[in-house]
Amino acid sequence: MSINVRGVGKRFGDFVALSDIDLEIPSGQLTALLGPSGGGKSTLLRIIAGLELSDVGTVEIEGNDATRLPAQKRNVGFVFQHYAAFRHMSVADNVGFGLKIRKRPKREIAAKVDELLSLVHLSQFADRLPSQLSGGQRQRMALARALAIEPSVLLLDEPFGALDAKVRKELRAWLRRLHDEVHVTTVFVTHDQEEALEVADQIVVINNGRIEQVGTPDELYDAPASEFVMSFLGPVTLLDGSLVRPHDIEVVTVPFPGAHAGHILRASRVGFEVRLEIGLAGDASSTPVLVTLTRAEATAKQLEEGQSVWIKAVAGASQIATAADRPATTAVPSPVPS
Ligand SMILES: Nc1ncnc2c1ncn2[C@@H]1O[C@H](COP(=O)(O)OP(=O)(O)OP(=O)(O)O)[C@@H](O)[C@H]1O
Repeated sequence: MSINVRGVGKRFGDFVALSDIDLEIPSGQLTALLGPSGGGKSTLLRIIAGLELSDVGTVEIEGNDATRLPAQKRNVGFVFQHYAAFRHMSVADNVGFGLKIRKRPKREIAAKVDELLSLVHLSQFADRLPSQLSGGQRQRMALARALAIEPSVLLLDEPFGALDAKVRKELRAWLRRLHDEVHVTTVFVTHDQEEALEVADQIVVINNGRIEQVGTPDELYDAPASEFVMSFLGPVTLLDGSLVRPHDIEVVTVPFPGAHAGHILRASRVGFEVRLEIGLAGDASSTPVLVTLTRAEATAKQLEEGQSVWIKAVAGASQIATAADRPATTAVPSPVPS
């Protein structure tokens, strides 16, 4: 294990930001800390980095007790959402800064900076100032700078959070490729479930200062341990007292065994998807069941608003029985990331 967090707790005054955190972060993997705003992700990352001290518990990095070690002695690289570059220094000097203050020979620094700029595809911008880079390029420069000291652990706090959706997507794919090349143990904070599902080897879901679940993207998606995890990782709807994913519900236009009768209240097209809201027969007061299918499926079945349909969760769908005091059929929206 590269990072071992045991029994970590942190309060800010009366507020419990983290409690009872036990976590093992494997070497060489890309681990996402995922959860809603205020859940404690950044606090945990900062405790691993040594930028914050825990009240209780221990942090081990590469087998060494780092609990009381100052940040600069932990051999970690750190990148924040808003990267503070040295504005008067060139991109190359920014990347080499960590090596310069460690008094490494000039030739070694120059070679390392060249190698890193090529790794993050910024070689042609070596002599520019950070203000002459785009937001995405600046974050890549920040990553190169963090990697320059050859950290044993790379910690990223919403590294692409301030960028627009398209650039975020590109950088996400790029981060995955970069990680596959350098294999440095990386922990990154995100509140975006798609980002975590797409990029991470392991996801740690954090909510209200506690770990809800740890697993691979598939494990979390297919076997969520709680209603919270299931609804945080993607849209859900209630059917038969269980949370189900809207794409795991089958819709047909003739009755079939075990299916609920209803009718299509609303059909909306969103990109390649068609989203249906289905009102169940004899249950006019309840919230509609949400169902998503591809446009091709909806067209083939000639599904239209007002039509009678029968619905049932497909075999093998992940489902979580909900608390009995909930109404039988409720559409539960996915939490909106902050
Ligand atoms: N220095 C501090 N003083 C007081 N409260 C703090 C401090 N740092 C964090 N908190 C509180 O601790 C809680 C957890 O904060 P943290 O930044 O770890 O959450 P997060 O999951 O990273 O959320 P976000 O995605 O919004 O950054 C929040 O309620 C925050 O207000």
